[in-house]
Amino acid sequence: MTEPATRIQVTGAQPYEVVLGSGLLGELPPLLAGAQRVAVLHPPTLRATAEAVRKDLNDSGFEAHVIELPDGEEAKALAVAGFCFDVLGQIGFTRSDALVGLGGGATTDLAGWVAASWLRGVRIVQIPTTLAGMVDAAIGGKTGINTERGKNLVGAFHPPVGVLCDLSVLSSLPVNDYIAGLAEVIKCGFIADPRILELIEADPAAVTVPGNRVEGELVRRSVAVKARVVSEDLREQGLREILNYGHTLGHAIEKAERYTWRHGAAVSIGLVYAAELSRALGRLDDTTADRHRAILTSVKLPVSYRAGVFPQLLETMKVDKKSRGNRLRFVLLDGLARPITIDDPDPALLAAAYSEVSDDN
Ligand SMILES: NC(=O)c1ccc[n+]([C@@H]2O[C@H](COP(=O)([O-])OP(=O)(O)OC[C@H]3O[C@@H](n4cnc5c(N)ncnc54)[C@H](O)[C@@H]3O)[C@@H](O)[C@H]2O)c1
Ligand SMILES: O=C(O)C(=O)C[C@@H](O)[C@H](O)[C@H](O)COP(=O)(O)O
Ligand SMILES: [Zn+2]
Repeated sequence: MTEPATRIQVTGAQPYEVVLGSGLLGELPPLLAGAQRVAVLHPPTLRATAEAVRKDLNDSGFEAHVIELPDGEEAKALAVAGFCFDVLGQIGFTRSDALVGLGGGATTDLAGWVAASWLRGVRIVQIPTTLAGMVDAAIGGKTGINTERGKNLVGAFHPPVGVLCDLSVLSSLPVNDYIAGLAEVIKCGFIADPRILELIEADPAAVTVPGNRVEGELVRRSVAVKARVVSEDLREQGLREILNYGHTLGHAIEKAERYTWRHGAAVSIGLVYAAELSRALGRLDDTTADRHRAILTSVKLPVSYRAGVFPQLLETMKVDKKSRGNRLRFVLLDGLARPITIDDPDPALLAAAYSEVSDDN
């Protein structure tokens, strides 16, 4: 017998549910009610699944289409969005029609932005198929693409009408993509729910395997953190910034690596950097700061980066979306599960914290 699905509410002006369970395709038609056309956006790896979803939707009376995107981060580009707009135009996609984002965070970010932009906003249901997608990217309506100048620089806040997470699809995910998703799970542990850290520390090797014993609880707790935060602050006017813990340096590393690194791997180094900066500012105790490096290493995530490139990373960090004018802004910790934002930290401390993560250490 299948277990009943877990439903986590996202509240606010446009409420919706994040559903965690298995065999959730039956949840899709009611979320699309009123649409005549549906387009399922997916990466090449999920061609067969997208085709099955399309057939299912056709059988339910929709005129369903699939739109195949480039894989991974390559989907988050203006040209790819332009291609989608062209297809939607050809299909005759109207405001009552709806999109489905089926894939990892890169797919749901691109699909979400296409939904936010086409006719100034059409419905989207997100069906995340990676760990990062389920615990983070598909929830909260932060959509967007990268530009030559940096990560996610163009986008919109456009909440989905529903998020369907079938944990069984994680079994086909390459292990390094699964591990990358753990960086966002660990982020949630440090900013809001330390029980997540305890669950991982109890058996880190086991936690890196899809389908592990605590997977359901880790996903549920992380989704609960994200849902609570975006319910209160969809447009990142304050509280939502805490979800950016580890991302200021992380995004700069992703750009330096021309988006060939997994997001979670770059965020992992960014988390250690943020902890070191918090420690350098006298905000974070040694035990909690050291715990970052220990837990991330224990699940085989990287915790150091190239020496000698800090000036270049700093230039990129200046156009981070949290910056205000010439002032850099960081999410740091003032103790475990006590996130704070700090404006314009002393440049000497920024460099000192980097020396703690640079690999000539
Ligand atoms: N909008 C947000 O709030 C938010 C939050 C976190 C991350 N992100 C973004 O998400 C992206 C990272 O997402 P990601 O880690 O999911 O990576 P991803 O979307 O690049 O997917 C990783 C790889 O897994 C493959 N894949 C996806 N599902 C699969 C499955 N079930 N089985 C086999 N292969 C599968 C993909 O084809 C891809 O090759 C980054 O662009 C990041 O910026 C956004
Ligand atoms: O949802 C948010 O808010 C986040 O910051 C979650 C992050 O994990 C995610 O990577 C997000 O896309 C980063 O946002 P950005 O505004 O720094 O581009
Ligand atoms: Zn992230």
